[in-house]
Order: sequence, then structure tokens, then C-alpha cells
Amino acid sequence: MSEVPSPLPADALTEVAPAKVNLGLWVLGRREDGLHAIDTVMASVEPVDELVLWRDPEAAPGTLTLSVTGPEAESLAETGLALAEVVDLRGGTHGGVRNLVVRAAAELARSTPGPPAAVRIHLIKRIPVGAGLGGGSSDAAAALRGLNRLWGLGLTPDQLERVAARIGADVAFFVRGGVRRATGVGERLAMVPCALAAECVIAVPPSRVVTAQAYRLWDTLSSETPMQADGGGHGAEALISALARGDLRRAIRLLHNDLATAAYRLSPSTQRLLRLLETAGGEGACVSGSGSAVFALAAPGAGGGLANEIRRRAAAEGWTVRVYVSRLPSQEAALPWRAPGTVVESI
Ligand SMILES: C[C@@](CO)(OP(=O)(O)O)[C@H](O)COP(=O)(O)OP(=O)(O)OC[C@H]1O[C@@H](n2ccc(N)nc2=O)[C@H](O)[C@@H]1O
Ligand SMILES: Nc1ncnc2c1ncn2[C@@H]1O[C@H](COP(=O)(O)OP(=O)(O)O)[C@@H](O)[C@H]1O
Repeated sequence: MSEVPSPLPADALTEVAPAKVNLGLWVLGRREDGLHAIDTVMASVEPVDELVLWRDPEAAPGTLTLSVTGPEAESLAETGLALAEVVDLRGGTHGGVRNLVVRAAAELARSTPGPPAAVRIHLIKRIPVGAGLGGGSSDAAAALRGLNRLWGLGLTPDQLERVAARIGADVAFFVRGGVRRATGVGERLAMVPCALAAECVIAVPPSRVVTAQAYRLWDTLSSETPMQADGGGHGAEALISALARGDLRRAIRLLHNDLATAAYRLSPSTQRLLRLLETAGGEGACVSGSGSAVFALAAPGAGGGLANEIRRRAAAEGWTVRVYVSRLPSQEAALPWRAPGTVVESI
């Protein structure tokens, strides 16, 4: 099975796939098709996965050979995914549990006139799986960007976003990343100007959350308690305005997640970690997406100290927690993601 060859073939290219946090997430209701209408503001952050892609002249056209390594590869395998597989993109990719990279390649191959050149993709998995950090969706978007280049398709980012929306609700966001508001089921995107100078500290417990279960539990919980009158719009607007003004104090107060209660029920360690983050000094600490990760925003330069405090307190409780510190993307930051040089560590 393919690992990254050394030296890399001349046509090999790399795509960086950052994680995301949901700075605000409002669930507006369940649609007829079972998916949920949402209003969310997402931001690209570290940690990042990496995809290395190159042509495979020895394999038949239409073949994809995928391999996965990295600190979170085992966690991916625990969800039932193969860490090495050979796939014919023109058939048979829909059965079984599939890596979203394969789903993305198959979806893009449908827009090529004949079978596309055989390709190898090596995924270095660093984003915790099932943490609400969007790693799988980001890998899918990175595969779309990389294959668009490798196969010379010349699709624009807008066109790639349309392909992305067929793969998963969050995938379109990751085509460009940055700071964006997503509505619909997550596929309708608008750029959010962000003048906030802030660091994002993410803490991830050992447990994972399955997104579909979190939405299902939200259905149950929201039928038991009356829905908030605002339904998102005002909260999202206020958050976006704080981001545009670079008002960190206000942005921290406006962090919000309607899936938090569901995440706590499905992953009690998420609630425990949120408390630990708060007592370590993380103001406005919030769950990302459907969990299990929690995060807080800190003033520039303060993230490292907060991360160390979380590590210290977690270690004192004999608890394994992964902690990441990242700068929030500024207005100009768009993909390709430039890692702003941060601490990426776990204990
Ligand atoms: C909750 C969020 C917040 O950003 O992120 P994660 O926690 O997954 O990272 C997203 O809405 C997740 O988007 P994504 O992870 O792409 O979801 P998908 O793979 O398309 O869908 C997985 C399942 O979640 C449910 N789902 C997803 C999106 C949505 N708007 N409504 C839903 O009800 C459906 O049951 C669907 O079958
Ligand atoms: N490349 C991938 N990386 C992570 N998860 C993937 C990938 N491909 C498919 N998946 C599946 O997606 C689910 C979790 O997705 P992930 O993006 O890590 O979490 P979340 O939806 O919480 O952000 C897992 O069930 C996993 O099997």
C-alpha cells in the first residue's frame, strides 16, 4: 500500500486541511429531509491534516490508492475506516464505510469526461476524529482542491463548493476556509470580515461524538423545552459585528452553541472539560460543533499560558487531554492555510 515515497515524484503536491471551530452555532429546526437548518459562524484553526497527492502511472485510470498515517490515524480506524485502500473511482465507492477523501475523489471524477488519471493520496491525520473540528470535511475539501490541480480540471472555488456540498454539509466551508457564516444545512456561505486579534485554545477529551446522534438528541431536547425566540439571526449578527470591530470582550460573550446540551449528554467528559477550561481561565468557553472538543478565545499571547494551565490541571486529575493553540484567521487569511506558528501538543 502506498506510503509517501522518498524522494517525492516531481508532480506530487500537498494540500493542508485545517480544523474549524464554530464560534456560534444556532439550530433553527429540523427540515423535511431530516437535516437541520442552521446558522453558524466558523473559523479555520489548527491542528491541520495534510494530504500529499501524486499520479500513479502504474495503476489503471480511475484508480485511487489512499493511505493514512499520523497521530490520529488509529482513532480514525476505530470508527471503522480502512487506513489503506485501493478504489475504482468509477464504481463501487458508495458501499461500506468510506473515507471522505474517497467520497470527494469519486464525486469529482464524475465531472471528468473519461476516467481520470490514477492517483495516490497519503493523508497525515492530526485532527482529532469526532471532535466537532470538521477534520473529515476538511480532508474532503483538500482532496477536491488537490485533485482539481492534479487532474488539471480548472474548476473555480465556487464550482468546487458546489461539488463539496454534495459530499457533506460542512465540506463547502473548507474549500476556502477563513471565517465564514454558513446557513442552509451549512452549504450557503458568506465571508465574515474578522478584525479580531485573538488566539483560540482547543481542548479535546478522549471521547468522540457522532454528529447525527447530536442532531437527533437536539430534536428530543427541543421538543421538551420551548425554542428560543431569536432562532439564530440576531445572535449571529451580533457575533459577526463583534468580529468585524475586533471586539474580543464582546465576541467572547457571544460565543454560542445550540448543540452543547446534546454534546454533554453524549460525551460527559466534554462538560467536565468545559468546566476545567473555565476554571483554568478560559472565558466564554464553548463546545465546537457537535463536540467532543471545547474551546475558548484568548488575547494574543495569552493562549500558551491557558493551554499550559489546562494541561497542568488535566495531568493532576490523571486525564489525557489534547490541547491546541492557534491564531484566529484574519480578514485576509484564506487558503492555502498558512500555519501562524503555534503550539500543537498533546499530553
Ligand atoms: C455539527 C456541525 C457544525 O458545523 O459540525 P461537526 O460537529 O460535525 O463538525 C455540522 O452541522 C455537521 O456537518 P457535517 O459533519 O458535514 O455533517 P454531514 O456529514 O453532512 O451529516 C452527518 C449527519 O448529521 C446530521 N446533520 C448534519 C448537518 C445538518 N445541517 N443537519 C443534520 O441533521 C444528519 O443526520 C447527517 O446525516
Ligand atoms: N478523512 C476523515 N477524517 C475524519 N473522519 C472521517 C474521514 N472520513 C470519514 N470520516 C468519518 O467521519 C466521522 C467523524 O468525522 P470528523 O470530521 O472527524 O468529526 P466531526 O464531524 O465531529 O467534525 C467519523 O465517523 C469518521 O469515520
